[in-house]
Amino acid sequence: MKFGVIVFPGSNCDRDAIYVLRDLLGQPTRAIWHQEIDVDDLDAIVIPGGFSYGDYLRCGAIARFSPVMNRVIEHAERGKFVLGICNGFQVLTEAGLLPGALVRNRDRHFICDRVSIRVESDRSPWTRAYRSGQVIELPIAHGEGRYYADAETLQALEDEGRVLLRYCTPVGKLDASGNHNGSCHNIAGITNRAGNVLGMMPHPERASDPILGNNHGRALFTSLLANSAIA
Ligand SMILES: NC(=O)CC[C@H](N)C(=O)O
Repeated sequence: MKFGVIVFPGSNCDRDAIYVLRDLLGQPTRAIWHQEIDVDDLDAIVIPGGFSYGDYLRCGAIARFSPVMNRVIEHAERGKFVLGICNGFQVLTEAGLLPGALVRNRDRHFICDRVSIRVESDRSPWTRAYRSGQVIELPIAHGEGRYYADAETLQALEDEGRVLLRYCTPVGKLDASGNHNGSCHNIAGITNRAGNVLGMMPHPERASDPILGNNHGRALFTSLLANSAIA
């Protein structure tokens, strides 16, 4: 499967994503500078974490005007895969590929931690290598990670099974103590209606190499590779 990882001025997780995809999983992967517009050959585009344009205005608000973003939208409309991680999730909401917004964390602090995440369904191309209800541990590192959407949008996300990841306690309970940034409905990751676009605040690429002591994020990438094997 051919991957591209977008690089904006201020991205800082692009190399980690490339390392996982190319070096750990052996997939052809290239960095895409945000001014490039030739992405037709890619099967999957990753928008990585970081501080694009220094997080000025709002996280992701400037990056979404980069030339490559129109191509990312076209790529998504063709049903190809797009993964936004952390700042990438923020960019996807700013670009309108995913609903809602990521706003300042409930306690106003930047949070850098490892947290429990419940995988809500294994029936998505992103999570088929997990089990529904499985609790995993992933790193988070964000100042504006609190997912917000109006009641109607939240209802639609729930009704359509598009909430794929939620913050939870280590035993999988959805209470306030597990919801570190105060996200609506404990939301840590959602898909678009078609399911080919995923935005998530936790960092699976920082938890994919066993040498780091936790590789719970790796199955997200292997799930995706399984799709191409099935196809
Ligand atoms: N790790 C990240 O991608 C951080 C995203 C963004 N800069 C924030 O602080 O919310």
